[in-house]
Amino acid sequence: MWRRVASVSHLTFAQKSIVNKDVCKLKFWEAFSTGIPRKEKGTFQRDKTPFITFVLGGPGSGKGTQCMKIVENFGFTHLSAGDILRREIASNSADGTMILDTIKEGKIVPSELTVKLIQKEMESSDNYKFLIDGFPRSEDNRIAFEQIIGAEPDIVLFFDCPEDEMMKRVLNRNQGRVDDNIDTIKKRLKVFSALNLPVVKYYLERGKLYKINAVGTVDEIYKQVYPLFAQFNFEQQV
Ligand SMILES: Nc1ncnc2c1ncn2[C@@H]1O[C@H](COP(=O)(O)OP(=O)(O)OP(=O)(O)O)[C@@H](O)[C@H]1O
Ligand SMILES: Nc1ccn([C@@H]2O[C@H](COP(=O)(O)O)[C@@H](O)[C@H]2O)c(=O)n1
Ligand SMILES: [Mg+2]
Repeated sequence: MWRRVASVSHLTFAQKSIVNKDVCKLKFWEAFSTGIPRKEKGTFQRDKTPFITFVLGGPGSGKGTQCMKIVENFGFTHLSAGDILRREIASNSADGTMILDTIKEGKIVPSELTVKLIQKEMESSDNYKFLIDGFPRSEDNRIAFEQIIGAEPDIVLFFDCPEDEMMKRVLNRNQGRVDDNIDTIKKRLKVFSALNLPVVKYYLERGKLYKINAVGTVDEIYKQVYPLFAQFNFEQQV
């Protein structure tokens, strides 16, 4: 049965104090660059500090589905760590086989690899608003992101969903994923409980976490999500 980590059970909305977060106008990549080659001016207007949202939740909790709606309304770039890793497998890269075997086992790919793939996507984007979906999956992921990219998330969403509902959704997903089978889902749920929940607790304690009840229709769930982004007055998408 999916276990709620005790300190997670009373998860509450993050302090309103982050609502008026002053996003400093630092040239983000200059401030945090680890010698990453900067794109020439004009190919990407990095005059805005990236706004980073981590999207957490178990397998089938609805992260990707909700991210698509946030993209529609607020113009974020959706970076699904799982999709990025699946693209790496499809590219027949040197790491592809290892990644495939790891995903089949429901385990976590070495953090440095995942973070560098995410970094490449961020670097090649002309956006400053990022939804990083299914990341961080572990403390190791979180630390690697901070060390390699030198940034922390502005807000963290946590889609809280009971195990039986997640199981049902994943088994009905029919996207041909190698990890959408009963054996792998059980392993992924164990990994979620053991490794992902400590990350949820970490951001809760730092007042960055928004817990969303992920049971109900897609729209009912999105009704909880929309105001979390509307509060920042991002330019609304027409
Ligand atoms: N509120 C909902 N009610 C019922 N089904 C849903 C809901 N939200 C998403 N689904 C469906 O559940 C499945 C899993 O959703 P989604 O892929 O968004 O989850 P996820 O958290 O990204 O999962 P994973 O971590 O495995 O990628 C999809 O088939 C999706 O259409
Ligand atoms: N940070 C991450 C994210 C994902 N993985 C691996 O990919 C699988 C699928 O992820 P989804 O978010 O698409 O469900 C996941 O079960 C992991 O095996 C990872 O290693 N690190
Ligand atoms: Mg997903």
